[in-house]
Amino acid sequence: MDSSNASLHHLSFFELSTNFVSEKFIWPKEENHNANQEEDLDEPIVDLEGFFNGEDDEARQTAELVRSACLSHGLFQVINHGVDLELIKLVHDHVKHFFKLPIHEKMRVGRSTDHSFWGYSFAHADRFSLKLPWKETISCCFHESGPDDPQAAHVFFKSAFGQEFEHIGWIFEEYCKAMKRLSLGIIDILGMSLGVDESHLKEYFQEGSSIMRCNFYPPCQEPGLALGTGPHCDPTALTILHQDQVGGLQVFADHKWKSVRPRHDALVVSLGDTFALTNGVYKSCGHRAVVNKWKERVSLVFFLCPREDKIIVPPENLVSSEKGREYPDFTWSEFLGFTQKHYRVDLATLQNFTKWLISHQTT
Ligand SMILES: C=C1C[C@]23C[C@H]1CC[C@H]2[C@]1(C)CCC[C@@](C)(C(=O)O)[C@H]1[C@@H]3C(=O)O
Ligand SMILES: O=C(O)CCC(=O)C(=O)O
Ligand SMILES: [Fe+2]
Repeated sequence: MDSSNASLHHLSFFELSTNFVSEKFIWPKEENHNANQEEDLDEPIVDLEGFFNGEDDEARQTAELVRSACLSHGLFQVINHGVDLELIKLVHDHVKHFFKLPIHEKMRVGRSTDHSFWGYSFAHADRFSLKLPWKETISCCFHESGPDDPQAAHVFFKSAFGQEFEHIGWIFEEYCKAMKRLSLGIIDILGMSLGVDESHLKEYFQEGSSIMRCNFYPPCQEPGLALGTGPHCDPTALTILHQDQVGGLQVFADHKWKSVRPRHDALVVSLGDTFALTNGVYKSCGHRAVVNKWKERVSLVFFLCPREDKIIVPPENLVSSEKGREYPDFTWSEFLGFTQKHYRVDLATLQNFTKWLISHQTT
């Protein structure tokens, strides 16, 4: 990282660590209004036990609950998901240890240029100059790989932070494997809920790299001015998030921001833009993360991505003759590149991407 970026990081770090909220961290009222919204999203928790036990009636009821949430705001919480709660706690503990390191230690792995999702970021101060998110992040890519894959998380952590950090990488890999397994189960449920042949959806996700992102939100003196993560829809396909008990995730539902109540045993599932696979039948989830004055907050976010080169085409039964296709053909590789090179992700990324794509398509 060049010195100007490093000094910017240090400056931003100073502001973030002393809770001084400079104008760089202030969000316009229309994006952070009701940041201290108390109203909770009042939704049934989806219990996956019956589905995983192969009980058909339970599976159908589960698919119905999921359908209702996806037609409305694109988010639901699941319990009995099969991910070891001790593993989730272990990841939280190691992530918290990492973020407590001195800034110069963490900055040893600033965002790399060739792997845009590798590495540590401070408030994205290296990418944006305004509306900086009040958070630090560490991210890495995940794909089922062999033990010595150079892109494996344990290799990344060891080479970036030294031998003593290799174990964090192994733990991230275990966590991501569990997340990938759960994601594919949820894709099956989504297929059932849409009346779509599950193999059509699954073939997008069986291979392909996913993204693991850990967010650390320090306390903030002015939680009504700053935002941990601004309003957005994840451009990826499916997101599985575990938040600690502090609370801060909000979803845009029934035309207002509602808090997603934390449950230590639940995982939050939300649809992303690339689930455009449903041709607009299901909603890409609008959400944001607010901060508070008193407690730091951590969220672990697994983003399921389709195979990069596979053209995103909705199943025929979701393309009606009168409505036709909602979106042009695109690949995840094109969409990802758009979010990293041309457009800052927000609530309208997909709409802007399709306009950009059409205007850049050679006839
Ligand atoms: C493809 C991606 C871009 C982001 C990481 C993944 C999925 C979520 C995106 C993001 C988290 C949405 C909010 C804004 C963002 C800039 C961030 O706060 O990190 C987004 C990520 C990114 O562009 O790095
Ligand atoms: O931290 C949260 O609760 C939300 C984070 C988020 O939306 C993201 O990282 O995409
Ligand atoms: Fe998100």
